[in-house]
Amino acid sequence: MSHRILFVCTGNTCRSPMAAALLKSKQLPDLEVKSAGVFAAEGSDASLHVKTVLKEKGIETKHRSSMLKKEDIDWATHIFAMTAGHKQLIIERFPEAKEKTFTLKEFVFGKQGDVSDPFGGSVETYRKTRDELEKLIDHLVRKLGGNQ
Ligand SMILES: N[C@@H](Cc1ccc(OP(=O)(O)O)cc1)C(=O)O
Repeated sequence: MSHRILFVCTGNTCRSPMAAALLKSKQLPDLEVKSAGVFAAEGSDASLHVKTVLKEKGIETKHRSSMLKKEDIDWATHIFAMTAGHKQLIIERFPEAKEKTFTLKEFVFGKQGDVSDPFGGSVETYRKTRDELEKLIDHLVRKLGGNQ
């Protein structure tokens, strides 16, 4: 079964692009990945520190931010929000997304928790977010694989 994964954060320049790049880098068959933000500008690049910490892992990022749209919701088989606040907003705006929207942590670990915002932090802050997301994505891949 193929999966279309949508990661959602606030500005779509830090957490969700990083999660999407980490998952894409696995180059899994039958898996498409996108990201969007609940309060995002259109067309911004990923933050400089995101590019730096992904490059440290050999991942080049080409990114243009975008606001979460109805077409993204319809496209996705799974929507992974970075925080419970994002999840709530998504479901408020798009009630039809309820059954397929989770926080990334609740889907992966079965318990609530947020991936906090590195926005404005040092490169070390971004590295911590990358490492946190990398673990989550590794578990996610295992979990989705089991569901295929
Ligand atoms: N969009 C907000 C800032 C913002 C940007 C990125 C951000 O991080 P993330 O992309 O991880 O949600 C959070 C907030 C602004 O223009 O000030």
